[in-house]
Amino acid sequence: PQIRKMLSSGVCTSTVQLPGKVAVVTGANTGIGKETAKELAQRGARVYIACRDVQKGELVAREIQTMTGNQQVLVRKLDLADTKSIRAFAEGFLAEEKHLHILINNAGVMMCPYSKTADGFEMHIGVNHLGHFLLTHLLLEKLKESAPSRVVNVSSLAHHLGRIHFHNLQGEKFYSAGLAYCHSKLANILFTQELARRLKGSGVSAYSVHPGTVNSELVRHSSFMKWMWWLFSFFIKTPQQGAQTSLYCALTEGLEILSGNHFSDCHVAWVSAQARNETVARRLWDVSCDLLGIPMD
Ligand SMILES: NC(=O)c1ccc[n+]([C@@H]2O[C@H](COP(=O)([O-])OP(=O)(O)OC[C@H]3O[C@@H](n4cnc5c(N)ncnc54)[C@H](O)[C@@H]3O)[C@@H](O)[C@H]2O)c1
Repeated sequence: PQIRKMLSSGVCTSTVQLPGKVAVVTGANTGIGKETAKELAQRGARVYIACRDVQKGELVAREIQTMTGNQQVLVRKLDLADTKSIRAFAEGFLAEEKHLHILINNAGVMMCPYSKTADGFEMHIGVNHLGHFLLTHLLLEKLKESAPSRVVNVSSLAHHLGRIHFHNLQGEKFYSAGLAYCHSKLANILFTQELARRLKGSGVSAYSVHPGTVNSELVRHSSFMKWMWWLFSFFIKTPQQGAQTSLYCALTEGLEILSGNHFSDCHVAWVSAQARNETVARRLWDVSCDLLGIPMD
């Protein structure tokens, strides 16, 4: 257990408590998101579990309520593969909540067979990037009104293999399930950087994170990855350990000066050359607005 503990370094040591604070965590009914939501609830925040399956979400909410004693754990339907669902979630949230202090864009799909979202976007870029892009856009005014507030985008080390090919953003010319995931995780980092640039001085800061290699349901679509996870299970983080960097970025005092940075194991982490390309980040922002029908400024 000691070696395992050392291998999974990076623990959020913040003692910040969150009474009166409001947080939204996407995909919080399983894995890293569930552990993130649990810790935020433990610290006293009102936590929204935003997930596709409300019934599963309710079971998790009950579990977190029992474990933390915090009854303010709420479940709301959010399907990031459908812009109507994203808009409905945001509309409901804005109607019922005065504040939003922490938005954790955690949900994700990996290596699913070629498929499209309700709006015709390729599933990885559609859910992992465009879904969260739209959600953040819809909640941005609330985040600004609630400043200081934070957005945490859960990306991955896999972004190193990602490329943003604007002529093949939807896998229309070439598709590989593995690479599609990497491209979408690169998009998470570019989105974070551009968001941070645009939000400078607003009191809203943004961070991207690599949670580590974590034992979760993410590998559900790939037998090979399931086997790899099993083979290396000793070295793999638990979801609770995987939640630490998201929590670090959401909670650590004074982190605002590092807005736009990428974090791993609760430290600033190096990103690929593609992930540092401001021109691509700006263009991806514009293309995303265009695809989602968001007016460009
Ligand atoms: N597990 C790892 O090793 C690892 C490594 C790097 C990055 N990540 C990232 O961590 C994040 C969390 O993944 P995890 O490992 O906890 O996996 P997970 O599969 O347990 O959790 C992903 C969550 O996203 C939700 N989701 C998927 N599609 C959705 C949709 N259309 N609408 C709403 N929710 C949807 C799932 O229901 C699930 O709750 C993901 O963004 C993933 O890319 C994970």
